[in-house]
Amino acid sequence: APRDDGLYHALGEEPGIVRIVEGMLLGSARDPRIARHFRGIDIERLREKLIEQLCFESGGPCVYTGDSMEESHKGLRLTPSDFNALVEHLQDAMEAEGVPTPAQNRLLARLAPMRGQVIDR
Ligand code: HEM
Repeated sequence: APRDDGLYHALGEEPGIVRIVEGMLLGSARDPRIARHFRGIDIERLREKLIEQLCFESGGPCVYTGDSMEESHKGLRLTPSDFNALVEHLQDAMEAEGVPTPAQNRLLARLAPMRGQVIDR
């Protein structure tokens, strides 16, 4: 499990993470560059799995129960630009929650290793 360095707390714990995930999903669904990916999917499941994942990766008391990153992005043919667009929405959502920049960067650094598992699948 990721170490507990206070990142979960800096994100606002469970309530903060819920709002960050919802902000990221809303921003993505409104973004003409990537909105198509989010139509016709089980958005409630995605919301729930993302909350679990961010909670776990930030050192919080959660277990991620979703599919692997390779499995869940198979067939989506995501590009580096798609990836960057999603990251922008995550950053905007953290900014809106008042998450300090160093904490924002720590979360992004923990997700960065997944880039190769979601792109070009
Ligand atoms: C580090 C980057 C990313 C992370 C951590 C991530 C995380 C996740 C998680 C946890 C799930 C749910 C897995 C499950 O249902 O069990 C998922 C599914 C999904 N992701 Fe990502 N994702 C990333 C990048 C992206 C990007 C760049 C896009 C599109 C622009 C995207 C679009 C989707 C879609 C559409 C689904 C739902 C697929 C389906 O239900 O058929 N993801 N992602």
